[in-house]
Amino acid sequence: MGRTLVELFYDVVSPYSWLGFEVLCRYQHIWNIDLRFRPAFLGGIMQATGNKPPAMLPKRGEYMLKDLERMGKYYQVPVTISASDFQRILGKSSLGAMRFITAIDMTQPKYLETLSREFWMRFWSQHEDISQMESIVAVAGRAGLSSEFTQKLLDMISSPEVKNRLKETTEEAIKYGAFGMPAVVAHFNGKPHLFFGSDRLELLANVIGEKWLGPVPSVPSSKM
Ligand SMILES: N[C@@H](CCC(=O)N[C@@H](CS)C(=O)NCC(=O)O)C(=O)O
Repeated sequence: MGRTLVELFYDVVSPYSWLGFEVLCRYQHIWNIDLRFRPAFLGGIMQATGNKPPAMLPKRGEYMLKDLERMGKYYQVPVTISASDFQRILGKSSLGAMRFITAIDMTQPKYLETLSREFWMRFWSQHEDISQMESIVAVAGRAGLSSEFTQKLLDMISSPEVKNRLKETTEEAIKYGAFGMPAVVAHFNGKPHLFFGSDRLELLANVIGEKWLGPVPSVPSSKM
């Protein structure tokens, strides 16, 4: 049987996207899948669908603090969160960061995984800004990009090519039915199947005929 294309639509402002991202990064070496990262803009999805960040409902916000802490431990992803984080997040835009990530996708996609992870690390583990230029430069440095290349990407983020690519990817996610993130689209049996949430990857496995080995699977020796 051929490999299943699995697309992950994500934004680094979304902590649940980080969880889904890390689990899929682990499973790409175990399942018969081709994993494709699709950096998109959560704000655009929210606006187009009329959705709102879940923590805007205070009781859900309270629950999410506990949920993320437990999920981070269980999924072995160093996400940490405090009540003041929600305020911090609601006031910040990830547009610059997502344009920067889009620019790397268009030029040197081999850095996409590391760069995205470093943005999550900074925002969701170290609780530092990712919207200012200096913050983006710091993240790029941690991902191993040279300062010349970082400058080239910074010059690109205001170009119509990068803006349009991010817009198109976001529209594609919406076309698949996304209303939040992570949005995972598996192309199976000639059709796209949308899964919402880092907690639906077990279900994804079932639908594409793969085995769910928990969020931290050990790689079978035959695949090493
Ligand atoms: N249960 C999901 C929750 C995912 C989630 O809440 N994602 C946020 C962004 S971090 C979102 O887009 N929510 C939209 C919604 O819940 O309608 C999971 O475990 O991943």
